[in-house]
Amino acid sequence: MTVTRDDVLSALSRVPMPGTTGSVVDADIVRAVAVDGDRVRFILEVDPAIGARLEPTRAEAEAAVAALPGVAGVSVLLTAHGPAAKAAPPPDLKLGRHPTPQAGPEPVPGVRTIIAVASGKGGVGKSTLAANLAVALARAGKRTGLLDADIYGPSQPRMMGVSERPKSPDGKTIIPLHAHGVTLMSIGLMLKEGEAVVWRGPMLMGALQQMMGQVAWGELDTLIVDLPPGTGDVQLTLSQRYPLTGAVVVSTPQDVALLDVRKALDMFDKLKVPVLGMVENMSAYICPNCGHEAHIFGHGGARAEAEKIGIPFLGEIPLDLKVRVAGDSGAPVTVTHPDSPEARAFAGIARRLIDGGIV
Ligand SMILES: Nc1ncnc2c1ncn2[C@@H]1O[C@H](COP(=O)(O)OP(=O)(O)OP(=O)(O)O)[C@@H](O)[C@H]1O
Repeated sequence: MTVTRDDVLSALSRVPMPGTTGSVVDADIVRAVAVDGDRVRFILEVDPAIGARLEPTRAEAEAAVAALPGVAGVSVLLTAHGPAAKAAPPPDLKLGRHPTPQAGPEPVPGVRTIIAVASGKGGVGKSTLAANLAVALARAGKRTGLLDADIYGPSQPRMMGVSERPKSPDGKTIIPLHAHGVTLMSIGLMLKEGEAVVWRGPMLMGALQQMMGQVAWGELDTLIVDLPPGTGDVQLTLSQRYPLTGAVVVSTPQDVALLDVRKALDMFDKLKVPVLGMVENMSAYICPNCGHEAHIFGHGGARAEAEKIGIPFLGEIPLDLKVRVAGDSGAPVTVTHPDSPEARAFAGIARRLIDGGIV
């Protein structure tokens, strides 16, 4: 018999949440449920103040799922998230409307800084960086939001392990989701499949405006925005309509990726958005068997490029299977392997932004 995600949630809906009259599912602490054949993995995300006391609940949840027919192994991770952000007062919802006129950059209520994560081309790890950076900042005590504005390929729901459509009780305010200590919203969660692909400039701008202004972000030290790759309408709208603190640009070391990065840097320069720094992703690969370090996409290209144009180099992230597997399973590597070299590299980038007084 094959076990499903619904079977797992149904078993967990019988595990009581201490201090409440409901279950761990009612308490909304179950994250990143992944079923891989007869193996099940999920995360219980709890308030750090009560984290240690919930070990018996973790064990109970593990036993409840292990007892399901067709389950041979269960792995449950108990993680603590940072303080929850306070909800902002409701401001107006129907996604994909035409943008309302706006004189100049408009602050997002409650949001102190906005950092865009950008790349010259697709597939270089922009969403991976955005997710891990958001989690690393939250773990460093910063109230952090993550907006997935990659309208043509939203990947944050998968990477952060959320799939439910955010609620809008009054049809105006959108209530964001929470995962791994981060307040989260993705345009992908609000759309029917294939809807965004027919959108053009004005509709895109309207949707982005709603994501920024109608989501009850709460009080945030920083909002990380995962942009679509390249230099298009979303980048333009975001830079012109919102007071961006700056952009972090990610690239692989390959020349072709770096060529595209120059276009992105040039765009931010024209839009007068400060580039906070560059990150080199998929920098080196350490063979898990022999420890040999290989540079599959080359090495050092992004650092050299950053030095050449005089922008900070924020760090390099190794190429490692854990990063991909974690991203696909709904819990970034910063959560699943916090002590790994990859998680430490993401934490280092977060630290540089904090120490640099940016966040
Ligand atoms: N350092 C890494 N090690 C291993 N795999 C990685 C690493 N960084 C990213 N990946 C994987 O590479 C793929 C592309 O990454 P990601 O989706 O973050 O890129 P992107 O630039 O946001 O792409 P898109 O253009 O689709 O938005 C994903 O499967 C991701 O898990």
